[in-house]
Amino acid sequence: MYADLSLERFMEGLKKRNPGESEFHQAVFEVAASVIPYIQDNPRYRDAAILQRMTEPDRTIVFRVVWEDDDGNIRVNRGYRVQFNNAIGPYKGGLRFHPSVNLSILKFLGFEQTFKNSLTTLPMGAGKGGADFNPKGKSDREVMRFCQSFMTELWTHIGADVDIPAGDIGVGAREISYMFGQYKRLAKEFTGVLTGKALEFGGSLIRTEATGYGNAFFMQEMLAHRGEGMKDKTCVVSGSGNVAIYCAEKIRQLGGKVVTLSDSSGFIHDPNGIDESKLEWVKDLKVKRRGRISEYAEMFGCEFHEGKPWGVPCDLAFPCATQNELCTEGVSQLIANGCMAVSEGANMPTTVEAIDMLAEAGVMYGPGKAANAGGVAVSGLEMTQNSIRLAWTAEELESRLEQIMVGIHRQCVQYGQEGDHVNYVKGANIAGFLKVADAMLAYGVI
Ligand SMILES: NC(=O)C1=CN([C@@H]2O[C@H](COP(=O)(O)OP(=O)(O)OC[C@H]3O[C@@H](n4cnc5c(N)ncnc54)[C@H](O)[C@@H]3O)[C@@H](O)[C@H]2O)C=CC1
Ligand SMILES: O=C(O)CCC(=O)C(=O)O
Repeated sequence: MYADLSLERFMEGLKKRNPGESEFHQAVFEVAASVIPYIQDNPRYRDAAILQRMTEPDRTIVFRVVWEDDDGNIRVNRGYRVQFNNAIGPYKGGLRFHPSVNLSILKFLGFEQTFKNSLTTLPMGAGKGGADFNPKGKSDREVMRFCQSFMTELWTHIGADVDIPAGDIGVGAREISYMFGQYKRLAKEFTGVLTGKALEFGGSLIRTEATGYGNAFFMQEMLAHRGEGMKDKTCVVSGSGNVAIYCAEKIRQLGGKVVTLSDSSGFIHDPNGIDESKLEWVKDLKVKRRGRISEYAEMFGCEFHEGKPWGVPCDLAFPCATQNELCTEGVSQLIANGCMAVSEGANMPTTVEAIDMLAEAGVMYGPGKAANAGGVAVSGLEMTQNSIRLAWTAEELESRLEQIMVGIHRQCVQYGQEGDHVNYVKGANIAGFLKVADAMLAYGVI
């Protein structure tokens, strides 16, 4: 039935079934372009319609979230959980609170998570969720009321062996704590149902740092594969949230110099480098005071510009803010300035056309599903610690994280080697696909 599986026909069908979901189309296209040729060579996946099944979420839960703001107004938001695929473990993936959240964005994120979680080699399926709620400018009590209302609806759909949400954009330690407290109250149980918890109630050391650290480790592996290192490299990082901050921290520890950070209003350029004490100041600014990155320029006397940081000359680039933040214009600037490699801390930050340009120019490119998998990997280790009721040390966890990132790089090389260079997109997609696809084949037609 699927003998004529071609990329064009496959995408045509997908778009027809999921009209208007441009981010989801983009994420699937990027995977299908490398996986379909592999499936053609291995018809057992084609005949079992594995890719068709993998692009349809197991289920999607959509619900109303009502809460009261500090002025007594009744507010209504929309909450979601997309349980994408549990072939190799319980659904696992973050929650995003941002006004742009919709089904297309959550389906793209859930789909990417399927491959990412598989690459970690840990037993985790894939899910993603969130709400079109904007925590920016809200008081702690408003955020608490929102989180409690959100969890009141979500809690029956999740569980430590069913679906384990975590953080993403707009969901950090504060939000996870409010949601965990409400789950515990409703379910009358204390289990590892969320990851990213505080250390006092089942959280893991290194989880806060994991995505950013892992991204720097992945870049280090790409560089080492070419006989290069991070030392003295000038690095452009976008974002100034959880991923960006800890990516910058690890780059610095590995000997690189970070010269930018950004947020939705613009970027700071600090040619002297963002050292440890400046980074501690940024953590306080973003996590405690919840201020804007432009304040950095006032504090440390450097430049603030509107727009994106890709025009700042660099050796290495780390997009760590959000989807489609690195387009053809930004990539042209990176190439013109001699950038050697891009490693994605964010999910799908680079557009399809921009990825093609990087490949043509011979710039190494680590896609998010490989390069930012360190966060969910340490979430997996948090689940393990919750199950065995023990807590590992920071050294043990960071060493495990680094080994997982080395292993992901190795899988990319194994499936992505093309002549004398590595196609990391192809490598990550095929390696991530195989484990899930083989599990689905083993289960028969379900
Ligand atoms: N937190 C985690 O463990 C993981 C996060 N990611 C991805 O990393 C990226 C960043 O997430 P976090 O740092 O956790 O979130 P966060 O909420 O801590 O920070 C988000 C950052 O992105 C910036 N941003 C958001 N929307 C923007 C826009 N439209 N234009 C420019 N900047 C924008 C914000 O100003 C902020 O600096 C996202 O793509 C997320 O999906 C990926 C893997 C794991
Ligand atoms: O830690 C997790 O479960 C989720 C991390 C995440 O949302 C991601 O990898 O994009």
